[in-house]
Amino acid sequence: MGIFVDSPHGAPNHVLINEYMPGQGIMPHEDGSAYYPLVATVSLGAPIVLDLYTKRKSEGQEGQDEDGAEERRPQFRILQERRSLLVTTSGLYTDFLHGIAESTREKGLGPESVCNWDLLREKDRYENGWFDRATRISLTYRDVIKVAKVGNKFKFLNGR
Ligand SMILES: O=C(O)CCC(=O)C(=O)O
Ligand SMILES: [Fe+2]
Repeated sequence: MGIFVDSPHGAPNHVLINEYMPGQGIMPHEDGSAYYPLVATVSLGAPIVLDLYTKRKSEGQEGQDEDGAEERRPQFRILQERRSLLVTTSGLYTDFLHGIAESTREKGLGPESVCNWDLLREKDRYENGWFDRATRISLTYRDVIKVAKVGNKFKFLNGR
């Protein structure tokens, strides 16, 4: 697809595999400056909703939120279907936090609340406004900007 052509290595050099059982999620966070600001996420197995929150002024580089970002209402909700690809870049990467709620059921789904509603392939599965979570696996492809040289790694190991 060539989406990484402008990234430092011209391709992803890192893939993270996460598994979410029903009830599991990930706290709102940002992925930070160690990566080129482009993430390609493949979802497998089951759909899940990704919540996007605007960053507060108090939220620094780390994206840690002392007063509980998970309590806030998300600015955008993206329904990630199984076998879908989500590309996150630019302002959405740098100015928003993303997270997945620790719930067993996704609720309140519809064209008003889900920003990619018109792009869904299995819309009939969500038309009633909810679905129960099932095990979902995600593959997140990124370009790590600074990759340690092997020589430096050996130096570090010898120094211990
Ligand atoms: O599984 C996902 O879709 C998101 C994972 C994530 O945000 C991360 O690993 O930084
Ligand atoms: Fe993330």
